[in-house]
Amino acid sequence: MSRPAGPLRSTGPRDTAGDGGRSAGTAVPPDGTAAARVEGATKVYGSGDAAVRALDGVSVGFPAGRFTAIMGPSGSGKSTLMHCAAGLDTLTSGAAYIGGTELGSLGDRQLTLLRRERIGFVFQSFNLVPTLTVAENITLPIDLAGRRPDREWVEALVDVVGLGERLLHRPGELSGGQQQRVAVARALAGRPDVVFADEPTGNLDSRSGGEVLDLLGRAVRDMGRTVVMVTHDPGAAAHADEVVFLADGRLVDRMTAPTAGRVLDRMKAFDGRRQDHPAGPRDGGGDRRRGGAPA
Ligand SMILES: Nc1ncnc2c1ncn2[C@@H]1O[C@H](COP(=O)(O)OP(=O)(O)OP(=O)(O)O)[C@@H](O)[C@H]1O
Repeated sequence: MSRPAGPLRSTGPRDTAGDGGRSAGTAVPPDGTAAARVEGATKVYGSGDAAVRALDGVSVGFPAGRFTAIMGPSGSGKSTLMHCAAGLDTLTSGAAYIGGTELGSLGDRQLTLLRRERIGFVFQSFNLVPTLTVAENITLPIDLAGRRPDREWVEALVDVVGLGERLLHRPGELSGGQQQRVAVARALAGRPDVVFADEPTGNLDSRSGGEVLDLLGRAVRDMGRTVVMVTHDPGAAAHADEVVFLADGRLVDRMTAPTAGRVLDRMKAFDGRRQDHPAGPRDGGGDRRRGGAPA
């Protein structure tokens, strides 16, 4: 992975890291590299009266080898940020980078290759291929890229996700939690620069969700991977090294070494603010959500 061009700046969120403001305003440590980042990211859906400013000048980096959670009220732009940072959607203005590669500079084919080779995805709905076995699902991105799987790495992954006995099963024969563990193994199989997870525990009970979060945490701490996760759940966010908070399409806060209690308290502050401004400041209150879970 190449290093980013320079130090990353946020749009000036408050610092709740409890580090005396040392890190306030910077999205990565001074000596850190960002596996992914956006600079001045703005995304407007629609036009004229129907325009929705889903992201409004967000600058944030997701440091390599760290687990970052993105939180914020419903409609605050979390999924849009993740999708634009991961090259699944394009920004209206600003720039998104994976390592040193600016996504806006890539053509469709190059972008597809970059997503395939350098990014892993975990979605709320697992998105496994039902006709393939667990083993085939795990190596699918590597096979699509025409690469040879690193057997040792894949075996280590299978071991970590605890599905060694199930390798020849189809997704339909697994529980939701097991399917999501397969999805995590698939996301990590090609040793991507960064894994983006969008509400990975949204469809799971708390025990299965906890197992998936432990797995994502181990991928970072034991395997040196980078994970960026969108979540509504303060308990899930507490598994991360850092939480970045969005509100109304802006980066408003960040918190290192989060606990569920501190994250919950921070989210409650958004609820209070909502009651003051129930219609929302950006789009006249029209709710054009894409079907994410309720906050
Ligand atoms: N395809 C779209 N067309 C129009 N507006 C959209 C579209 N996708 C998202 N939006 C709007 O952009 C804003 C941000 O949406 P986004 O889904 O990124 O928020 P979120 O924080 O992930 O929400 P949730 O937590 O409810 O999933 C919302 O006002 C939403 O209605």
